[in-house]
Amino acid sequence: MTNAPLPPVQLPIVDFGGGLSDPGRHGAIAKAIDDAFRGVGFCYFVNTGVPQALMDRLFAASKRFHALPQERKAALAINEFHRGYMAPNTSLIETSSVAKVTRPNYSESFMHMHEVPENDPRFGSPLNGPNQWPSELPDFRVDVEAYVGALNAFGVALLRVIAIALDLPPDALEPYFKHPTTFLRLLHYPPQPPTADNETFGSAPHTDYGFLTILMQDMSGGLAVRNTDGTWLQATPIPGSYVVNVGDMLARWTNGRWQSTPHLVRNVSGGDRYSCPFFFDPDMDAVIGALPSCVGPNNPPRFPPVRYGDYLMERLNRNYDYRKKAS
Ligand SMILES: O=C(O)CCC(=O)C(=O)O
Ligand SMILES: [Fe+2]
Repeated sequence: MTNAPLPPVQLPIVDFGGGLSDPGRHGAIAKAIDDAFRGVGFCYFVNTGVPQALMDRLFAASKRFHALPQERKAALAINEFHRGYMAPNTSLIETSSVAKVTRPNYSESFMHMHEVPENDPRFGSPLNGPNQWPSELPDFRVDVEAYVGALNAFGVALLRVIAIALDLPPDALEPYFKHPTTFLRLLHYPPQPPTADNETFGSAPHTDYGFLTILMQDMSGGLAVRNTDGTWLQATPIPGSYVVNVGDMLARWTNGRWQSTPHLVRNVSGGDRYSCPFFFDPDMDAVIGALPSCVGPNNPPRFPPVRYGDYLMERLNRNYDYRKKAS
């Protein structure tokens, strides 16, 4: 007989009670996060303090963007800096350790990354450049940048709680996030046609690359997460919430204490689905080796240290058509 905990019947909910301004509550939030990430690797964040108005404005901006004529979106085609528009049928997840993926994803998206202005010493190095903007939607940039500003601040504040959850000094992770690598992806999933083999996905089974994914989804449903017993658990939408998960880099950093869990999307709602994942990752130059609190005499480091930027480029070069042509 084993005493493995039963698989959860829904993703755990971590309640921030309005935000992270009171350090007296960080310990309890950290404990809830540690429990979730040791288990299924996913949870909801509720009452984060991120203003609902910014979340609503971002969804509206995404809908305005995706409603543009196809040629206007194509004019902003994703560039070498990984910023811009990705048309349907352009990302096949070849590095998926989860499934043999046979068809491109049934989705289109706009990618925003941390802005690197021309006078910044990082400008021009891999993934460090300007964003692309649709000139006919002036407020789009305003709404995206307001949202990214709020999520960056939330991500940085969260670092203290994540450090506490991992039994580290609260400021242990901040040095790795002096210039966080961030991706905001505005995804549109058209209603997908039924297929006989069930092998069409809005997003095929995969794990995320980085540190944390903080995802806002609409009410369509369709995101499913691999549960601890191997079945697929629906991440049923909760209004105003985030779905948050551990990426491969964080799983590796914790030496496997936390799980980078496979997940997928099938938009079978009959209508359009919109989601906005924000990927909050370390500096490109950060060297990620097993955290001291996650190794011990009976638990040696399982992975050699890696520079985050090198690791990321390898993943991107393999998974995106436009980079395969370039590289
Ligand atoms: O759209 C979603 O709900 C999930 C998207 C996702 O998993 C990703 O972009 O990595
Ligand atoms: Fe994902």
